Amino acid sequence: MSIAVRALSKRYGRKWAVRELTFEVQPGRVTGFLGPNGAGKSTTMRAIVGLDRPTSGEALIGGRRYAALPAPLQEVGTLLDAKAAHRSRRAVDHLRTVAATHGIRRRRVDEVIALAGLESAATRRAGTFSLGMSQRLGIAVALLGDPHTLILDEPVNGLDPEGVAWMRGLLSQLAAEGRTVFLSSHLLSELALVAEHVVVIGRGALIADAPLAALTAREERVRVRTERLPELMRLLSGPGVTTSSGGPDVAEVTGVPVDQIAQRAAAAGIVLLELAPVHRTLEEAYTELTGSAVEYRAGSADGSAS
Ligand SMILES: Nc1ncnc2c1ncn2[C@@H]1O[C@H](COP(=O)(O)OP(=O)(O)OP(=O)(O)O)[C@@H](O)[C@H]1O
Repeated sequence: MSIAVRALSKRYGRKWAVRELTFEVQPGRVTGFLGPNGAGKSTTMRAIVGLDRPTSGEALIGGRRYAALPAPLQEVGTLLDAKAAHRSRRAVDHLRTVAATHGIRRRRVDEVIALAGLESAATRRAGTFSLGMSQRLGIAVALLGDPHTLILDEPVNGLDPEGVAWMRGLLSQLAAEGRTVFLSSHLLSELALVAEHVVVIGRGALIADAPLAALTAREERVRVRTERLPELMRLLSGPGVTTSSGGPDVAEVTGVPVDQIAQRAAAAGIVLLELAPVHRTLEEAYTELTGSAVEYRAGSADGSAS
């Protein structure tokens, strides 16, 4: 089921947190939700799950408002606040309570404990959990109803490297099963490993809604390495071609497609030790996209924005 955000606006006092935001999140893939601090990501996610009432516009899941879903936990799993569990309650009891109040069979609790890798911590009180373990408990709650849609706000926050890798595997698996997986994250290199599609917002407005591959693609730039670099550069030079040297035997070339470089080198008997298109990283694409939409920038020592 898809999530549809349509002309969503949310105002707090005089401040628009989100303004006329429209996008859709499709099932069967992981969609990343990005934006600078204060861009409106949490507000949007809260509106989708009915925790915030839009000032105007709407957010629908499978064509319905969250509040209108007959069994919301069985349809939408959410992780919006990792520390939401009652501090004095044992993790397993927290899960059992949520299950019991939502008509979820008790056996499912053991399943999600295993899915979230919480076996050894299940009988500990949630208040003693590290942030990473709280995230795992939050994921366990989100998965309790075996929902077709997952909405996760910064799920990777606080996880150790093993936990991050585990989360990546879990999210990919959930998407591969045909579920809708929508998550926000500031960890761009991590997100780039798991998200197939990316929605970027800034100052409450849509900046990009595109496949990750489209965001990171750029004018073809090719990295070459050869012991006969000057000769190859002479061969490739021409109008519209730029080269930049990255060392005595390495250069990046734009303006000549990869296969042509290979053919011309072969024709001249030049052995290529490396030949690869260079993509930009999600971080580079993001910085370019959001450059003017950053609301809270690190200031200089005198307090003025840099
Ligand atoms: N309950 C609230 N009352 C007043 N203003 C709010 C409230 N919630 C959010 N805002 C404001 O709305 C804007 C968007 O906030 P939001 O938390 O949605 O951004 P975000 O993209 O999730 O940020 P971050 O990356 O820092 O979590 C911010 O300017 C924030 O200060």
